[in-house]
Amino acid sequence: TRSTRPQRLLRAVQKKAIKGDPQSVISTIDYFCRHSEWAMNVGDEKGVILDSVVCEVSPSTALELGTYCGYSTVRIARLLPPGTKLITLEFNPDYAAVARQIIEYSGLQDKICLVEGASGDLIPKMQELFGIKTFDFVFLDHWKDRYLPDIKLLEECQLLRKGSILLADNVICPGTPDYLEYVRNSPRYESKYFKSHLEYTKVEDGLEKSVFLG
Ligand SMILES: O=C(NC/C=C/[C@H]1O[C@@H](n2cnc(C(F)(F)F)c2)[C@H](O)[C@@H]1O)c1cc([N+](=O)[O-])cc(O)c1O
Ligand SMILES: [Mg+2]
Repeated sequence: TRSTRPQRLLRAVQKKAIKGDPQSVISTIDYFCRHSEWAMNVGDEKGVILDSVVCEVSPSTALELGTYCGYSTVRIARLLPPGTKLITLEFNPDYAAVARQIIEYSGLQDKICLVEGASGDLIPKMQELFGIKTFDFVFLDHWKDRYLPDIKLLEECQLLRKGSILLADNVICPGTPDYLEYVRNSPRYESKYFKSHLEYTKVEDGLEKSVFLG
């Protein structure tokens, strides 16, 4: 049977990227998605904004919702200080299998913990599974109708602290209207929109950065 898009993306990384070099893995995926097959990675333009927020926060604990092929996982992990871990959640086992190989190819496997399952099940287990008290940084890039329920769950599980930073992809395209309304109007968040474009296209999209105020 025909290979899947994530499998073709992995094959391009294994063929063209330099093993152990995260930047070359990132550049290879961006080239593949621009010139061969579009894929829903945060991409190079929004990726620069993601990089700047990660560097600014320099998190000790970080969570990513929505690994997919691991593109943003590698982008984030390559910037983390030594001794810090990025926990990334993925629901689809086939995507997780590809992501694990891309993460390993980049050489960043020691900074990343990929967990398979649903956010509704895994978020309440973060303390017991990883001894995490709170997250300094959360990147949301999974199903768009899960952004709002999942940050409410993070609040309920007391996994956010005063100053925790949430960064959400696709708040314009495909769009996360209920999430945006919440973080922009809740007294518990200070929110800011970073205008950009949908990965590999000229369509408007952007990232919303929200600080939890406690
Ligand atoms: O639909 C989009 N993204 C959905 C992304 C979904 C990804 O998040 C995973 N997930 C689901 N739950 C969890 C958790 F966390 F529970 F484990 C993880 C899914 O299995 C999938 O790999 C999208 C679409 C477009 N687009 O232009 O159509 C552009 C984009 O940048 C996008 O992110
Ligand atoms: Mg996205």
